[in-house]
Amino acid sequence: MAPPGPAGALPAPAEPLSRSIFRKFLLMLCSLLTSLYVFYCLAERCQTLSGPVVGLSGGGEEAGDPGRGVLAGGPRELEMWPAAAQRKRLLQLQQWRRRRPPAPHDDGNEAVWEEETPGLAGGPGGSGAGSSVAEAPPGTLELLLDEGSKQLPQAIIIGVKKGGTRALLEFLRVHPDVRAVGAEPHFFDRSYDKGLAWYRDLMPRTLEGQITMEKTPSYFVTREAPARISAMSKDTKLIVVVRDPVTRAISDYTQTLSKRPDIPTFESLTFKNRSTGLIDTSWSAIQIGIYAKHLEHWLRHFPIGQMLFVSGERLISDPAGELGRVQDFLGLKRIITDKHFYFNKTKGFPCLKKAEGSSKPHCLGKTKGRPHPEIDREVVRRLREFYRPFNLKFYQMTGHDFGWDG
Ligand SMILES: Nc1ncnc2c1ncn2[C@@H]1O[C@H](COP(=O)(O)OS(=O)(=O)O)[C@@H](OP(=O)(O)O)[C@H]1O
Repeated sequence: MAPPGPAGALPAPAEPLSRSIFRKFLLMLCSLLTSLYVFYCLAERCQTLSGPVVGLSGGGEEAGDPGRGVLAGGPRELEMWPAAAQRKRLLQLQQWRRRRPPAPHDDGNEAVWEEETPGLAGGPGGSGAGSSVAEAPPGTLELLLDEGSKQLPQAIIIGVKKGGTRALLEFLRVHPDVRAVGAEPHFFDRSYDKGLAWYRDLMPRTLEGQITMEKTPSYFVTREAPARISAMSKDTKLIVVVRDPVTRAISDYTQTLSKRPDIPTFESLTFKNRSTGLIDTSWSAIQIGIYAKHLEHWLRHFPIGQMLFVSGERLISDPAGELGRVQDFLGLKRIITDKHFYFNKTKGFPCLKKAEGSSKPHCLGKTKGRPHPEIDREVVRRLREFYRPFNLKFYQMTGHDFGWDG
């Protein structure tokens, strides 16, 4: 018989031993399943790392072609990947979690968010690959992800506007040892008064051995930029993507036209006085292309060996070749090769088989590679004549004939 309970209370029913054991078992099973789920999520994410595409045939395939399934990371790919790439992926995820609004001065033509969201579902412009970090139990990943620190850039793509700077940065970001801010910070031209701490805070976190980069094409034509960058670090490596100044001017004009369709024609803006053929060098579209003049300012603060001039034309015709030069210049292992690119016939440009942090093919956005309006041939001829001496001087200064006057 059970002992009597307190006065007025009903006797507590004794819990059978088997039920209590069953409960404990259920609890343990639940926590085991939760842990397994967390590890599964982590492992799956690691498999969607970006990186060299292995075992793929040549280019020429359209984005989203059937057969491109091989691009999704598999065990073989994981084997090929250095630990740095996996850690880079973790840093990207962390960055994404802590993401802030884009830097105040992106030029409005850059698909900033798309580029900043590396293949994650739930983020604006995310590719939908993999599961969202937000789905992971809070705090679980924090320990793993809280790695790296923000550094001032060791290398900057300083120009030129419409040269192909976005393409170069996007291609470079594929490298596991490169981390770059997606938006254009415009620190050395428009936000210098905000201070270096503000600038550094815009940067992504990096691990030891990784390079921090940014691109702001207007630096090349900003008088104060060379001294300011040198004051930050005189060892900063500078990359300039240059393009035939005539095509560059037309590209620049095309961009403005897309925003303000009522502007005068290219032909009328080109000349101060069309009948005398006097070129209006105060028009920025013309002025930016006088590369030799701008370069003079940089050479007062940096040795030529600390600058790399990338051909905008070759970046399109042979992206891997130009990327080889850039990787050498940055002291990086040549990881980005022709295996990373394919020519997208629809886009008419080389695209990445896999963008940074994604397993999907990636072309630049609609604002890159726009069709240009037809320009009067006589005006183009006059412009070529105008630029020729400056181009020759530029070839001399850089020791490189870019072939615009051939
Ligand atoms: N792979 C690839 N895909 C698309 N576009 C490419 C590529 N490589 C170089 N380019 C050329 O880049 C030009 C735009 O240059 P920028 O990125 O420097 O422009 S910006 O200054 O940042 O606005 C852009 O100029 P437009 O053709 O006039 O649009 C392109 O010709």
